Amino acid sequence: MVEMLRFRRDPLGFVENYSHRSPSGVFRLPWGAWCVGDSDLALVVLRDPAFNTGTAPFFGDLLPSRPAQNDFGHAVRNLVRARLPEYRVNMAKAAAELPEASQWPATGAMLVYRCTADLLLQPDASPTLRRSMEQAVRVGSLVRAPHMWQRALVEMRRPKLKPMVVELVTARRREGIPADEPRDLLDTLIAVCPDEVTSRELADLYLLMFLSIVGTVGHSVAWSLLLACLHGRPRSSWPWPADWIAREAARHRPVVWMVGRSVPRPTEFGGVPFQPGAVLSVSPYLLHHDENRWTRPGVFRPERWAEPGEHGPYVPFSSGPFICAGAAVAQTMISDALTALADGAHLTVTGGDLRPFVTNAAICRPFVLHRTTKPRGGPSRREGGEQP
Ligand code: HEM
Repeated sequence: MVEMLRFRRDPLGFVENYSHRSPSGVFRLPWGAWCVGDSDLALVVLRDPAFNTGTAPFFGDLLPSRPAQNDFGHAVRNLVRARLPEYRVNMAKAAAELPEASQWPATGAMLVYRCTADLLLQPDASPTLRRSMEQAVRVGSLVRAPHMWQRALVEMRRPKLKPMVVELVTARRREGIPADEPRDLLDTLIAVCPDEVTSRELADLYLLMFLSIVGTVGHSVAWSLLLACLHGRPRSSWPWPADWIAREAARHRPVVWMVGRSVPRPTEFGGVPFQPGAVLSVSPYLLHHDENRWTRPGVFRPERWAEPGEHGPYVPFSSGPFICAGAAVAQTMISDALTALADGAHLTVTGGDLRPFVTNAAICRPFVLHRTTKPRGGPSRREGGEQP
């Protein structure tokens, strides 16, 4: 109980502290799960076939086989990649329309949603479902809220998306989908999922992707923005390319903070005996802050991405056979959002705090982004001009 309270107060400091105190590199978390703190052992868990046979835990039992999971991942990745130019145009417009002060991280998910809404569901497919998806983003239902009262509030206001998606899947499966080009993510999933996947399972898969594309990318944009604004030179443009900022933010504050693998057979790992079914968790945060593998890992330093030999274990998208299928497109989406937000504008934040809220994801605490547009070639509206 006391340990849980300590964990809640400072989750990342807590696991770091436990990891430092554990001589074997494997330690127990307050809720009973095991965490692999040692970087080499953690990479074995993610990459070794012994822990990565069968199907990927990401999908639960929604898809029947590993080949079906692979096909699914590639199809979603290809669709999102093909529509990146449209995302980029939408993002430039959405960033330009932001009010001078916007609330984050909520705005991050909403921006990404607005820029991918047509990709997720073509405009005239189901206005009700589209409105409900937007509402789901607005009430913050894509990531579990940190406090019980917030979760209760979200639960009350959250639209029930699944029955609407099931209905649409059933209708599209009955009517057939265009053979040549998918209209949206739903067509892509219907085309790639084997017939044995039920409409309810397909709806769950669709919502899983909705969460990855909008929630995880949106919260990663929020961290990148906060970190860059807090560490950039005051009253000046960011001194780093957007791509370095996105990479360094995902290192410093990875949104997916734990990834788990089941132990397949009785085994000893890091000197600790495990029974089949026990879960070994790997924390990208711990690997990204390993002082033996990174120079000053506690410092947000985007320039490290241009320095040779400055790359320790980097796993914001996991690693090994079950690595995120959308890693490269997600990285591009985050960088593009940062580029659009910084274009022709002066950005500052107030209320920023680097301690995350940790639930099923590690998200940043609320902050306000002040975005002041700079007249091209002239001083900014609010600050009287950018400093070199
Ligand atoms: C910043 C955004 C994202 C992060 C941090 C992220 C992270 C992850 C992680 C950590 C896993 C693997 C979990 C494991 O090893 O068990 C995963 C799996 C996956 N992600 Fe992402 N993801 C992101 C965005 C996306 C996007 C945009 C897509 C789709 C275009 C996507 C598609 C997938 C798929 C299909 C898998 C399952 C891979 C497989 O097992 O075959 N993700 N993601």
